[in-house]
Amino acid sequence: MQLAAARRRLLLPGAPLVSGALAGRAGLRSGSGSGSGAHIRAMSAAAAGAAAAAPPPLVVAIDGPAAAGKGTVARLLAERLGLAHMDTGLLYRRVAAAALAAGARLDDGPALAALASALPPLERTPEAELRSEAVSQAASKVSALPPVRAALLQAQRDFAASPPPPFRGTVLDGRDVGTVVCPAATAKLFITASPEARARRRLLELQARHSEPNPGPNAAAAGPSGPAPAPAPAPAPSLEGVLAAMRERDERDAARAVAPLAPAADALVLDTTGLGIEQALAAALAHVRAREAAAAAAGGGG
Ligand SMILES: Nc1ncnc2c1ncn2[C@@H]1O[C@H](COP(=O)(O)OP(=O)(O)OP(=O)(O)O)[C@@H](O)[C@H]1O
Ligand SMILES: Nc1ccn([C@H]2C[C@H](O)[C@@H](COP(=O)(O)O)O2)c(=O)n1
Repeated sequence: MQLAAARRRLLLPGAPLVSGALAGRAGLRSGSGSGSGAHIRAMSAAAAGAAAAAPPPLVVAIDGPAAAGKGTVARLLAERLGLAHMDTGLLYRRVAAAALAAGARLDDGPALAALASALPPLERTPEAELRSEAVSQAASKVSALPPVRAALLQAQRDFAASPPPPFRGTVLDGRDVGTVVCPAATAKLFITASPEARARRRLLELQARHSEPNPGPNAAAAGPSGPAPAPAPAPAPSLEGVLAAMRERDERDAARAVAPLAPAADALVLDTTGLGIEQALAAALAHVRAREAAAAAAGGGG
């Protein structure tokens, strides 16, 4: 898919990781100014008039448990519909990675909220590191702390309310997008699948990563007696291990007191256990298009 190849990631204020099919072409990159305000303040009166007449941005909220396919469907929806995408889980993963790197306690809400408000530039943490099992579990723990959630909330809402140009709307995926972050989203989906199906999908992903060729000794790490030895390979993941880790995370995410994992009352629950990616995407697209049409008919635009 051409747009898939054109996928770009960009950093916006508040350091959310977002991507959009058109981001590269639009030259969108890194947060100058305040994403929620800078470009609006700079508008001419004519542009402000046009903006006032423009329909509100389309917002698609996708929630669900780990490895259900939220990110996959969110990215494809964004490409098909010309929307910007934010993977809100990466926000919590970045806080967790920073906490682990700093040796911080994972239950110290105020200290972790301070970390969340001052995340280092995204480029400094490779995405593979953010997706490690240690970071996944730590993200689930830090995300249960109300101060951490509060520190990350506004950036997500700003992104949904003011999609970066030229996007007409946004797709956000996570655990509480439809219930807390964007309760008035145009379309909501709760994407799920059986724990076994999700574990099998995650295992395939991990096995593919595991079998990637080792980059080999890093020249930069070479000492006087030659290159540093390659690190010992990580143990191969097992289905039982993946399933157990995933259940642990899902249970913690669903049991927490603040913004727990749960479908919004008005979300379409899409069980993808027996669906391939294209089938899941087709069902999601049909729902979003129907909700968008209903919103337009009701005079609410997006
Ligand atoms: N319907 C599907 N059928 C088969 N594989 C799928 C399907 N949807 C997603 N996958 C695969 O499952 C894996 C997990 O998908 P994805 O990363 O989109 O899940 P997620 O819900 O965003 O997970 P997390 O919350 O842990 O980030 C990926 O390797 C993806 O390619
Ligand atoms: N909106 C969100 C998104 C994510 N989290 C937490 C809970 C998850 O276990 C963790 C990692 O998310 P993932 O990358 O797997 O989507 O982050 C949350 O609480 N709220």
